Amino acid sequence: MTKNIAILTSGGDAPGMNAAIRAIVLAGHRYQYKIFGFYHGYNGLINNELKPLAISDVEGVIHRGGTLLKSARCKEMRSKTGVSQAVNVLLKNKIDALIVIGGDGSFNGLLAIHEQWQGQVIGIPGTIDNDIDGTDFTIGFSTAVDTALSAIDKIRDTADAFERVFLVELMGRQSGQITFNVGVSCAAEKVLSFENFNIQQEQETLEQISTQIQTAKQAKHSSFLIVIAENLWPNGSEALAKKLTSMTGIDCTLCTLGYIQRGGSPVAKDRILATKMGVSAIQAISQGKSNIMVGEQNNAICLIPLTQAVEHNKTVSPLLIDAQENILALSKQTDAY
Ligand SMILES: Nc1ncnc2c1ncn2[C@@H]1O[C@H](COP(=O)(O)OP(=O)(O)O)[C@@H](O)[C@H]1O
Ligand SMILES: O=P(O)(O)OC[C@H]1O[C@](O)(COP(=O)(O)O)[C@@H](O)[C@@H]1O
Repeated sequence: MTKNIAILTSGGDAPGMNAAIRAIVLAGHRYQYKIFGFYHGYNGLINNELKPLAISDVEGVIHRGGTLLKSARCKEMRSKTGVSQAVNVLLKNKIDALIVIGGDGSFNGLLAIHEQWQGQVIGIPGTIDNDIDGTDFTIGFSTAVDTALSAIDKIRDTADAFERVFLVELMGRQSGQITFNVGVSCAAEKVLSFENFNIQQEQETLEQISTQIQTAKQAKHSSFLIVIAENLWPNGSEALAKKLTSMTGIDCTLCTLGYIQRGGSPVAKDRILATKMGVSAIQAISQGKSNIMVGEQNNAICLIPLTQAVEHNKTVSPLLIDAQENILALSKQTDAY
């Protein structure tokens, strides 16, 4: 039986979203489904910005960052009226299934639609933050980590040359997945993230870092890199850089990597993940599944209830945190001979 399937991308764009759209379009056509795209996220759904997606529309997109369907954050979807408008557009266009590629906010929007609409709803996790439950990785995370790492490797060169202290702020909203993984990969002298910082210990943390910087300077370490999660330090990372500068008497410079982390060509890992998830979303639709997110755990695709995907129980690997805190951190490194 033919079906009308619509896709939209929503929230922060993530490298690999195009690869997912491509996989959905190719798999959908293979099943003889009609595939459509709503442009500009939920705004485009509410405003009926719908176009059919042909196979030619997804040629030459797999290596591109961003999203060919464009993305947006849409205030209206947070109200009942907005959700009803979205549902009316789906009914008017006789859409049978809606696939949303986005983060937890976008999945909450999809859950709201599901409450009012009989069609099939499928989520695909696309966010650089990797903060979605039920999947080991989200589309875009691996590229963002590699992008940040390659930028920090360059910062390390100049930091070494000038024997400087740098703080590098990374994205992730309220999750330390990017910060911890990048921090360990670039051998940061200090990783500061939600998983190892407690606001009650602000002063104690300041004193510790300040001592570590001064000790490292004395030991003639050539540079000192602190990797810090955005939204972590009270009054912002710049305030921390200033405090450390005044406490140590050494210039501590902040470099905020920002949106560079969201762009660029997806690495192979993200293209493959996106392709598997896109194809699996169409297969799930053909099996009549709904109200689920396509995830991947231990290299196997799994279908997770959407409500579970947005629970926020995902943690950074405890092994990684323990290794960073108790073995890799500069303050823990001791020569045995
Ligand atoms: N609780 C909610 N109910 C309905 N729609 C929501 C809800 N939360 C987010 N959305 C919709 O999803 C969009 C994307 O969510 P956001 O949190 O900004 O990004 P992400 O999906 O990447 O986490 C929002 O702009 C809004 O349109
Ligand atoms: O694009 P905006 O609105 O400035 O949002 C920035 C946020 O988007 C992200 O880049 C991606 O987050 P989402 O995928 O959840 O939207 C976060 O890391 C960051 O905090």
